[in-house]
Amino acid sequence: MSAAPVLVHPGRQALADASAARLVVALLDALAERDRAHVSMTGGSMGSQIVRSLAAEPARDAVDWGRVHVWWGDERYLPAGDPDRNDTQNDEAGLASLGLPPGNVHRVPGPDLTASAEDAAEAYAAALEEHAVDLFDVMVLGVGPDGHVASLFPHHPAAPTAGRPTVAVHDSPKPPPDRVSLTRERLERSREVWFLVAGGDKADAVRRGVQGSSFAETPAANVHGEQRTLWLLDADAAADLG
Ligand SMILES: O=C(O)[C@H](O)[C@@H](O)[C@H](O)[C@H](O)COP(=O)(O)O
Repeated sequence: MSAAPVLVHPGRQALADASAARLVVALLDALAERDRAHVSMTGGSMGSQIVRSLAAEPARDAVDWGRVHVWWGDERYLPAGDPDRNDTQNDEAGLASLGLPPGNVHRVPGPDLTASAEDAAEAYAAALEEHAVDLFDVMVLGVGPDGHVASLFPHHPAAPTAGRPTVAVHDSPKPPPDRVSLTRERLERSREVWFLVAGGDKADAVRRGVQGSSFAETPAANVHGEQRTLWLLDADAAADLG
């Protein structure tokens, strides 16, 4: 597999704005070929930053949002509307302003709707099945300073889970402790994987991700799109790439 392209942007805002514009074009291209497009969003600071930029992107109105389905690569196992949920943070960043039909926004159920994170993982897997999501068109992922993506953390017992699309994660090193994540194989069932990374605290994880590292050590180094994988960075996150 050829090395993933690395695109460095001058700063966090430029990264978010350019990535939002890139996402608009990716969705337009997907909808030109298929009746629906599926995008998986992420939590964390960049996950909300790209949504803010998307909401402000003039070209967003060219997208038929009624044919776009939004998912998340992971979710914190918290009640609907909890401020620490990824979908809540994305909502507050402007997701609701895009005009997505509520039925196109696929939220991982929390403890208010399920008995356990395991049940929530099963429900999310069932939703993927019900909507016949073979490939995500774009899988947007943040990367942690330790090299985690979604809620797949280095050396965590849940990270290598295989043979299923979702997994419950407990004792997460990044709070909150209980989460639901797409598994590595489900993350890779994507035409394109985009790593959206800003900040010098990520520079070492980005170096390992781009230059290679074991999955156990650096999950981000081992998640690839079927057609393309992009590292979308600000200058600080790219600082260790030489
Ligand atoms: O639930 C989460 O915490 C996120 O999905 C997580 O995978 C996030 O994307 C990374 O930790 C990067 O987060 P930052 O961009 O805030 O560093």
